[in-house]
Amino acid sequence: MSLLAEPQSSAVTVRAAAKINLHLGVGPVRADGFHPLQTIYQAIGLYDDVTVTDGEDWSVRTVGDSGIDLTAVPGDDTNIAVRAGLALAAHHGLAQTAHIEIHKGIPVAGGMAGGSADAAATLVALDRLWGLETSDEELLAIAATLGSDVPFALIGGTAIGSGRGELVTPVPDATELWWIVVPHEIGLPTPGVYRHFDVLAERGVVTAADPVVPDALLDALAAGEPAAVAAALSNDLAAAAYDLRPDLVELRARLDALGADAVLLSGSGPTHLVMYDDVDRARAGAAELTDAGVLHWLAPAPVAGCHVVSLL
Ligand SMILES: C[C@](O)(CO)[C@H](O)COP(=O)(O)OP(=O)(O)OC[C@H]1O[C@@H](n2ccc(N)nc2=O)[C@H](O)[C@@H]1O
Ligand SMILES: Nc1ncnc2c1ncn2[C@@H]1O[C@H](COP(=O)(O)OP(=O)(O)OP(=O)(O)O)[C@@H](O)[C@H]1O
Repeated sequence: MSLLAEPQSSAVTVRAAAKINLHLGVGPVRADGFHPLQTIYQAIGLYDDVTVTDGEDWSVRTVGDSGIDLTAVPGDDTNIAVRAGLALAAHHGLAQTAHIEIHKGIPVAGGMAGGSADAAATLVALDRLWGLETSDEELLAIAATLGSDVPFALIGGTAIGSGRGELVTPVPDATELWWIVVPHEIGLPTPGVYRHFDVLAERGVVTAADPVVPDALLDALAAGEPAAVAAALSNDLAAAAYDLRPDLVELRARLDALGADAVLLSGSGPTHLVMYDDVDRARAGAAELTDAGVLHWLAPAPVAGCHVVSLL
């Protein structure tokens, strides 16, 4: 039976952060087409805001910060935010629909889980709009059906991701890091990067061994030792992304020349991340990029997961 819930508010806005992978260990492709992961997620201070209001039907509209290319973001029911709304309604047997407004500050198809952030924010916002009080366990389970990165977008902070990335366990993180986020105007679709990882593994160019939890990185995070964090960063998808997009190697070399604590490719790319443990040095690095005309944002980490920022 389909029911209608009594709206508890007229508009709810939830903020969700971008994610980076401090470690991305990828194993051999599974029978279901996904890859087993051991990853360390960290939420960083670039945000999408999702506002939900009552609507006669499902609808979505997206606007973006300057520098965010919205061309690839669907304006129909294939938008992952609408899929999240449908999944929450179905979970509760509700016939409810809503209008979703997305304000994007997270680059699209940048390996920073922007779509996943929107899905997670929509779950939390609609739960509040409709007064459902869905448990955290249920929200995490619904999130996992929407995408491998969506559960982490709910919890934020710093966490181990295992399975295909959907099983999340928060870990202690005493670091206060600054990341310069350098997007690229041409996105890199995630499935293609995983497929190319398989090709390189078959050719013996990369090793697809069963991924392991990186103890050195976890110890460095817990102890708040940025130099040890920098030394332990790794991304098994980087070789595949750079092989697909040799132009990114050139950009990487320019970023290496900044002399930061570390440079890392974000997830499946093409976004790069430049790490600093000090905000003044980070600002100086960012100023160099401004002078060179390279688009970038500066973001602190770790930051919180989805949270309500406005309730009307
Ligand atoms: C690259 C990462 O962002 C790192 O956190 C994620 O692994 C990608 O997560 P995501 O975009 O939420 O991915 P999903 O929407 O679940 O899957 C998209 C596609 O990526 C590939 N995929 C994703 C996750 C995974 N562990 N193995 C995969 O092979 C599959 O081809 C899948 O069809
Ligand atoms: N709300 C949304 N925001 C952005 N992209 C969306 C959204 N809904 C669907 N999409 C589709 O998903 C694709 C991937 O978008 P997204 O910005 O999440 O990539 P990503 O950051 O590389 O993801 P990940 O890091 O999780 O692999 C887009 O190219 C777009 O076609």
